[in-house]
Amino acid sequence: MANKKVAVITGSAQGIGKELASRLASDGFRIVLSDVNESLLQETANEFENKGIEVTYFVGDVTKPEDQQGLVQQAVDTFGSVDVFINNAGVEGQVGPITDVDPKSVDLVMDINVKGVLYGIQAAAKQMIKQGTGGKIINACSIAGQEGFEMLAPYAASKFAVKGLTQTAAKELARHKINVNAYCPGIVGTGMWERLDEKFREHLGTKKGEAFEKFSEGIALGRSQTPEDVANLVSFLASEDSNYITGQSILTDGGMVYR
Ligand SMILES: NC(=O)C1=CN([C@@H]2O[C@H](COP(=O)(O)OP(=O)(O)OC[C@H]3O[C@@H](n4cnc5c(N)ncnc54)[C@H](O)[C@@H]3O)[C@@H](O)[C@H]2O)C=CC1
Ligand SMILES: CC(=O)C(C)=O
Repeated sequence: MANKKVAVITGSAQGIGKELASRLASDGFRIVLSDVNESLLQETANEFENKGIEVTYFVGDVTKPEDQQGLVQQAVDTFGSVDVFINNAGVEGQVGPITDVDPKSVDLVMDINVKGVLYGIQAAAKQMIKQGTGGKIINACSIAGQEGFEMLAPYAASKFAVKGLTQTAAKELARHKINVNAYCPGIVGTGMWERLDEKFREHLGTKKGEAFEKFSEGIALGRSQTPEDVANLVSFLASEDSNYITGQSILTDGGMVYR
């Protein structure tokens, strides 16, 4: 029987990343979890182990190229390969008018959401090229990477950059049979939206949960998104069924942004 494939997921201690890891484990992958939040990462890894999932974890910061290389090395040392690498880690940064954007917040968002994805692509691609068996690199984009959203200037800029990186990497890596795609979720009720809701409150004077509800009202299918909805797309992008798709940033938002 062929060896089980190995999937690496950054920012997977919680939220969408954790659900992607769980879904890919059900799909038959060995799982490498990674996050900068060490205690939560350990908790998630224990939870996976208790469910009988073949898992290892690596504490790492996606903004550091050496951590991304360390993450890949951990996957290879533990399970022998990297077949799928998901650049999921991301932050929302500052919420506020473009005239008030603070340079420190721009740096933070660009470091994590853009440089983090770039260094992840580099580390994964080098290993996949060495293996010579192709692979899938999958990046976290957003509806905000397809359309600018008010009060989210640095975040939207960072996600548009992810779209650019996805296209560039797809063109460069296609000859190595490495597919590079991105998922663009809509309004997903994770820790990120808890923080966004709070930050919108400060600016708009909304009540707790109101900003999240207001954004969700614009969804044609009539409900906010779950991490499982995102995992349905990512599972496909990680599978052989998507072998003829590359360079795409695919919306999964219940009908909010139309491209
Ligand atoms: N929640 C939403 O509505 C949407 C989320 N997304 C994107 O999906 C991805 C995951 O988002 P959520 O799960 O909602 O966020 P989250 O905040 O719930 O989880 C993100 C995880 O990334 C980790 N992380 C943050 N900075 C890191 C760093 N420098 N190095 C390593 N790990 C780091 C955090 O510790 C956390 O565990 C992000 O890229 C986000 O921009 C896209 C569209 C919508
Ligand atoms: C969190 C996010 O990606 C939004 C608001 O589009």
